[in-house]
Amino acid sequence: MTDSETIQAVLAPVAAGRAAVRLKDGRADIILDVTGLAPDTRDALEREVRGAAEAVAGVEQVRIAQTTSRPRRRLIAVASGKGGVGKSTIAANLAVALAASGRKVGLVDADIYGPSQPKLMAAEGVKPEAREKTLIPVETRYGVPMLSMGQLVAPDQALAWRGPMATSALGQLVDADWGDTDTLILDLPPGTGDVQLTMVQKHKPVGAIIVSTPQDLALIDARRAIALFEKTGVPIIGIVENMAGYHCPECGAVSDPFGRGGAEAAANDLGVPLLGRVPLDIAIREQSDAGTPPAAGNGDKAATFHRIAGALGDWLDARGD
Ligand SMILES: Nc1ncnc2c1ncn2[C@@H]1O[C@H](COP(=O)(O)OP(=O)(O)OP(=O)(O)O)[C@@H](O)[C@H]1O
Repeated sequence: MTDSETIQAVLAPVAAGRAAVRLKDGRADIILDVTGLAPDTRDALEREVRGAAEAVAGVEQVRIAQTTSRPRRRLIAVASGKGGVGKSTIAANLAVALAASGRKVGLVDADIYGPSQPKLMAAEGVKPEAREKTLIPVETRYGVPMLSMGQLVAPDQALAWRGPMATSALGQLVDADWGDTDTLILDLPPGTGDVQLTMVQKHKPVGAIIVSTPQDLALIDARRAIALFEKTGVPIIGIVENMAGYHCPECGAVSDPFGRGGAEAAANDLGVPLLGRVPLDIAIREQSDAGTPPAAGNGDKAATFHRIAGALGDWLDARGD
């Protein structure tokens, strides 16, 4: 006599323990836990489970419901007090370096003023698909799935958005089907206005990285960015000083046209860690423009980003989740 336990035992090897079955009056009701599986894999698994269940003697009808338990996914904001300091470049390279260290990382480009992640990650022109209104992140060749505001709206459309509109658009990106991704690097729009504030309040990153250049002015802006996160109760993981020192491609020497030590001093003053310094290096711009993030390569530049990602990884580990 076929009962729930018999059919459960038949399905166990097929569904790798993901199926829970109840059999009553010839009808098998199956709950299939598809947490962490890609959409295609989910459907393939459902087909296999259905086939196996239908083959059991005494089963006349099979009903399958897919469920997912929502994994805890944390957001790390990458922010800057003003535009053009290399925030998107740092965000992309940190995501790539963190993924290379074995973490499940995704990239969310919330920069409505100049979404540049599709270009930086060599995914320009690729539109994300949706499944029952849930977006499916675009795979990139660097092991970091990505979604960008630039994939949702035409470039000139989002510019006039106020905070609430930008925040709800960001919701679509954050609540996408990220599978088993547990850490999302969030490239925020530059600046410290209403748009950034509402995004941070609504989506509550677990921590923030502030990108700044060595110039005093940028540091004043960086202070504003730090203040924004403090106001919203989001811990500052640290500052990344970008374009710190000029790396001469001809002679290899590093000089400091904007002076040295500004970020260290500011970080000390503010009591936040300096996570690292990235030199102004034409190769970083060229590789970024070409969609090959330096962190995906070898050598000095990759090592710089891997060190900063290591500091971020330590911070995440110290949080204990
Ligand atoms: N360390 C670096 N060395 C050389 N070029 C860099 C470096 N960091 C960034 N850049 C270049 O500077 C320009 C601005 O960088 P990016 O777009 O990352 O800045 P951003 O702060 O995200 O700007 P915005 O948010 O205003 O669009 C890009 O052309 C980028 O390739």
